[in-house]
Amino acid sequence: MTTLSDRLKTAIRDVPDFPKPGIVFKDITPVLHDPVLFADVTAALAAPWKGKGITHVLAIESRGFLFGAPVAQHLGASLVPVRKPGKLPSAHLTEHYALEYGEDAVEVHTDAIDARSLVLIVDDVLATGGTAAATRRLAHRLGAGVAGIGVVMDLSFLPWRKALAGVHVETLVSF
Ligand SMILES: O=P(O)(O)OC[C@H]1O[C@H](OP(=O)(O)OP(=O)(O)O)[C@H](O)[C@@H]1O
Ligand SMILES: Nc1ncnc2[nH]cnc12
Repeated sequence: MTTLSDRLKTAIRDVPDFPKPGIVFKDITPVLHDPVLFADVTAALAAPWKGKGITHVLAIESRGFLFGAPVAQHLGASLVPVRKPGKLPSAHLTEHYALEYGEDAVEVHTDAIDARSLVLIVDDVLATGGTAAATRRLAHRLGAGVAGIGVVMDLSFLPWRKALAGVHVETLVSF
């Protein structure tokens, strides 16, 4: 039987030297192009968190939006966009981090979550884990609980496990 992990391994394509020389970029756009696979992926991302009291899905700009929005709908949870700097119009917090190919920051509106919230962080990929760890810090600074992190894929040769030690991480396929 073909597993979801096998289907993802077939669909996700390697793009060498993007966005910088030496980086092998894992391109998820073929997953989005296949409506059945896309639906199966979002259902599988949501499944481990059903009945766990998730109140908010924190979806990380920009590829995380594509998966986080349907996951929030599956869970009946609020959708909270975690944005790159300078995009949020209201009062917000900022956390900086290092990426596989640079540096960046994430921001969240201060009124999006609070101490009554139990959040799930959703993104497409864990590489260094820097983006997800920074998002977790944003949630904690606003007093929210973080149930865990759900991603489509993880790059097991990069140090995301160290960055997210002790965090409940669910991933659909490992490379
Ligand atoms: O585990 P990390 O090393 O933090 O890397 C993972 C992050 O990198 C990519 O985002 P990117 O900043 O390239 O933005 P994009 O989603 O807009 O393409 C990806 O979508 C994750 O958010
Ligand atoms: N190698 C990679 N492919 C796709 N997205 C990424 N985000 C960080 N590293 C990545």
